[in-house]
Amino acid sequence: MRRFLIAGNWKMNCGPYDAAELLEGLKEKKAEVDENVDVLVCPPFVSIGMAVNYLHDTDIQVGAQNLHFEENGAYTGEVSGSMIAESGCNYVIIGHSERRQYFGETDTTVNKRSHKALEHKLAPIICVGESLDQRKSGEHYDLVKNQVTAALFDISKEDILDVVIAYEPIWAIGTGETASPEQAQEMHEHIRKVIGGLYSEDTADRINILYGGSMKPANAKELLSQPDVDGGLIGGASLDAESFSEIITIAEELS
Ligand SMILES: O=C(CO)COP(=O)(O)O
Repeated sequence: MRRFLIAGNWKMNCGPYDAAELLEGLKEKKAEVDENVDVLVCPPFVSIGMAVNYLHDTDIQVGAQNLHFEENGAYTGEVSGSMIAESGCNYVIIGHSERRQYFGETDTTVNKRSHKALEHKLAPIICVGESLDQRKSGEHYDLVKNQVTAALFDISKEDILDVVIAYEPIWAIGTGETASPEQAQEMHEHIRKVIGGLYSEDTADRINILYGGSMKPANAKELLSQPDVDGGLIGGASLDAESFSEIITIAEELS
């Protein structure tokens, strides 16, 4: 019932020139994607236009990495949901741990941004995950439950179907460390149960839960083979057309 979603989070990499090169490579390798797999790249704002233009004749979609929760106005430096939607995006990453860590993102602002994304028909990819200390002290399940619950506050039973959750253990982001397939599966199952409790089991079964944290061609098959892992939110490996395409191919083969 669920389709794999393979999403590249470029983070603060690739202005328009570098984006063009990366997209060219990606287009050469993967302009067409199996119908059971969705593929998405999330460039920085300044490269979104370039990506939308380059990819309009491919199966690859484009998303943003953040949005502001106000509609418009005097918010210097911010970008609104309507601007992102108008630029041709259909997804937006919300609450990435780097935003929580460096830019004061809280569970409350994650919730506000998610509402705004849904209002503009942008599917929010809501990121949750624990630090190494939180895992070591055994609080990771409660922490992630609280993050998911707060992020989804007041989101209707219709809108929830457009939400994507990304489980990104902070200790595995950009470190080369990966959660084992078992660790990923346990947490994804936990997240699905939390959503089941908030909505219904049927709804939880329909929500995509992505894994993020050093996913690469070498570990993608094992991770994506877990029953509750519905795709990946990929950082480093999405900056290399070859690696990103390989992960897409792995998802195609598994679907
Ligand atoms: O943060 C991530 C994706 O959002 C993961 O990044 P890496 O794949 O570089 O570990």
